[in-house]
Amino acid sequence: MEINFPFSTSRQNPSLMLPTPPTLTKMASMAFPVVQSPRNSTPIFSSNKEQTQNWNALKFVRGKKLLKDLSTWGIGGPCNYFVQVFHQTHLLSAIRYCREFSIPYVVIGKGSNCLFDDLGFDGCVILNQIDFLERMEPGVYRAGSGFRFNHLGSLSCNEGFTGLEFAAGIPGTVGGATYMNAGANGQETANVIESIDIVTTEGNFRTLNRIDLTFGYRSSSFQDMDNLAAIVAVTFRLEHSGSAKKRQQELLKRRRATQPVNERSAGSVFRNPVNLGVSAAELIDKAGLKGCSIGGAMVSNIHANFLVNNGASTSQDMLNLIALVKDKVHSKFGVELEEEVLYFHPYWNYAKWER
Ligand SMILES: NC(=O)C1=CN([C@@H]2O[C@H](COP(=O)(O)OP(=O)(O)OC[C@H]3O[C@@H](n4cnc5c(N)ncnc54)[C@H](OP(=O)(O)O)[C@@H]3O)[C@@H](O)[C@H]2O)C=CC1
Ligand SMILES: C=C(O[C@H]1[C@H](O)[C@@H](CO)O[C@H](OP(=O)(O)OP(=O)(O)OC[C@H]2O[C@@H](n3ccc(=O)[nH]c3=O)[C@H](O)[C@@H]2O)[C@@H]1NC(C)=O)C(=O)O
Repeated sequence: MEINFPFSTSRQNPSLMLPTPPTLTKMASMAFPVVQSPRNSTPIFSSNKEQTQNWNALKFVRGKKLLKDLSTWGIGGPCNYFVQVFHQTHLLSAIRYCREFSIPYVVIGKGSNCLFDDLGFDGCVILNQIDFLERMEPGVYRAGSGFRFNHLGSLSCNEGFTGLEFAAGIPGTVGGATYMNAGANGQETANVIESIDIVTTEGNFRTLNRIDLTFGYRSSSFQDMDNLAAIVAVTFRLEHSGSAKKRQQELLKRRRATQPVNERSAGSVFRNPVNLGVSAAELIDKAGLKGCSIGGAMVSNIHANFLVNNGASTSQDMLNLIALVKDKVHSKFGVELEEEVLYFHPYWNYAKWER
């Protein structure tokens, strides 16, 4: 299939665009690329041999960890630095290390909303494994941001509390779900949050009350917070309910029937258009794009807003398919779809991308 790129291709040779020494250390993911990642390029970092650097009880793996193993899409080359954190003090140390050595970094959970590039990532990927759970009082849970959101949803329903039924089947972490304000079936993460503990880029811990934060459809104050390093824990307050478990099982059944849960995806790729009364999936479906593929990337036959990796998709295949879907939907319906997933450019070190 011949594809026309709607975006410029100025960054053809990655070796010419290694970053200037970074001045900022928090690497923001971008809403979507205006560049094409170079074709047929080899990854930035050799992954032939493992090198590690130890720092304050943390082990940084150099050039070895493949991002495809850290994302549900299963796409992405090696990252320059990789470190796992199991406690908030580890997270703080990892951030201090990155700041000390001017290394751009990102904090990720289950990588269920991320598109990484085959070229890799010229920075540090901090994998959040802070997965404690505290029961503060009946129905009040304080979860580490690396705790599985799915698991929190099912255990709270099993214990007779309502509010997180929708979380069953969502493959992210508590931190990712809070940052994105994950939602489904009329429920949203923000509705049941009481407070959130964060660490700032200056290295301070802070507790923020829900009332002081703004959440919207797939958006949160955190997406615009300049000094957010990471969310470390979230406290949820849920109500008693005798029917939460039953409701959750129904939702899970519906999800399994309507979404390609056994394929490699990043959930919905596009946000639903606001105030149009039509979903992104419906537009893509009506544009006749189900089953349309580029390389190893395909529009799911089960749910049109899921673009699946058949096992051989490159990041460029996926970027091309995203561009194609946007283009076709725009020419047929005049609607500009907006990506929900986040793309990580291998080299860019910038503050914020306009969403
Ligand atoms: N409704 C559904 O069926 C589905 C929903 N999803 C959504 O995607 C979310 C992604 O979760 P997850 O896989 O864990 O996240 P990811 O690992 O995909 O990370 C996505 C982004 O979230 C931000 N983030 C993640 N963890 C933290 C944290 N502890 N503190 C601050 N920012 C954080 C980061 O932004 P930055 O780059 O700025 O650091 C990161 O780039 C899900 O919880 C859900 O909202 C995904 C699939 C299906
Ligand atoms: C998967 C995600 O979240 C999902 C969440 O799981 C589901 C369930 O509530 O509701 C949203 O999907 P959605 O808006 O596509 O909901 P669905 O109920 O599946 O479909 C909406 C409408 O589109 C139609 N539809 C759906 C799929 C399809 O291939 N074709 C089609 O026409 C359906 O018939 C329905 O009338 C969330 N997506 C967004 C972008 O808001 C995610 O965020 O990653």
